[in-house]
Amino acid sequence: MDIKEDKELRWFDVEFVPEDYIFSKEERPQNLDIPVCDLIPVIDLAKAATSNGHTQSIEAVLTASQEFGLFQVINHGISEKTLNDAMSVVKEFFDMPSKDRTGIVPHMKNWIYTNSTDYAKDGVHLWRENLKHSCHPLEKSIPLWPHKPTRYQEVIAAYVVEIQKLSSRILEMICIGLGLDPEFFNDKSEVQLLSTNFYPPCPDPTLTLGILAHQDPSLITLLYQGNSTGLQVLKDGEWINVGAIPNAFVVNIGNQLEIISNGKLKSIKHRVVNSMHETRRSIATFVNPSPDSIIEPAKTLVNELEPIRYKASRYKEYVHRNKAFGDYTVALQNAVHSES
Ligand SMILES: O=C(O)CCC(=O)C(=O)O
Ligand SMILES: [Fe+2]
Repeated sequence: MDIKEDKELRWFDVEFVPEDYIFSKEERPQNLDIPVCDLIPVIDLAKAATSNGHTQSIEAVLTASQEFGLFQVINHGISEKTLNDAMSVVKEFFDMPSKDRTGIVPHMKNWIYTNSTDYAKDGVHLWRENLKHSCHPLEKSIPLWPHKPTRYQEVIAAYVVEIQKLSSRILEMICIGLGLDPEFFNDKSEVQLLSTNFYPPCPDPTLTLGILAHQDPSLITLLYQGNSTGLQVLKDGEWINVGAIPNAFVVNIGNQLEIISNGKLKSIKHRVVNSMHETRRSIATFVNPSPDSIIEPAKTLVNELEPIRYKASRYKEYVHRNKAFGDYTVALQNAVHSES
């Protein structure tokens, strides 16, 4: 390996996968030779804005959310510059020396950086690094985000403003498709959390995982993955690859929207597999119910033919009970409010 003397050696600078990164046979990918699934719907939001394409696009969003629990959107109105700036500042963050990434008191801050040091499951580590922070209310949150790289706050704030608009638009399409009031989520949802991931190349990706199989605890999640692959979804018992489409967003239906739709929309299991040569970086924004809202099937979607399938639960309690955003869920949820 050609490492300059002044370069910090990092946990992934290894020739073999250390034992505590190897998942059980049932969980590890084993076979990475799976084609990209070209059935996952790609919705053109420019068409959706036309009078002819509107109804058709809503139907496409609904069908995708029912069958796959996931779709991609293109021509969504967020500029390439905003996307590239966000991805490059994320790259800069994960490339900084470890003292800048970790800060001084990692668990008392309003942003949580995790190296691959936290155990993901049964003493096994994930092959990734992660940064999470709150985004709501935005103006109050921004000063609490990482101060390094120096343009982090400015660039990510611009990104989140755009995500707020895009997510409202997608939620509105879903509401219309479900026959709910288009403004159903207006005062009940927020772009609450941003979670960015760095998955370095791995000497043997058949043994490791970037993220374990999970469903998102959100209404929807908007995921920007640049041009990288690695995201897989479980469809009819088989893992399939989600393709990398330049400038697209992957939209995931979270389990809270599955509940509100009384099971009409599906929250799909997904995971991230590693690559031997490619680095993956992703930015996930979780659009969540407001913490105090009660999540239950929408009254208009429950009737004699469609009996109620889920119990009501306060979102905040669900999140805390399940540590829905990892070990530091409570710190993340309280970050902005404790400062006020
Ligand atoms: O990195 C990714 O693409 C996956 C992120 C993800 O699934 C999550 O943060 O919930
Ligand atoms: Fe996820």
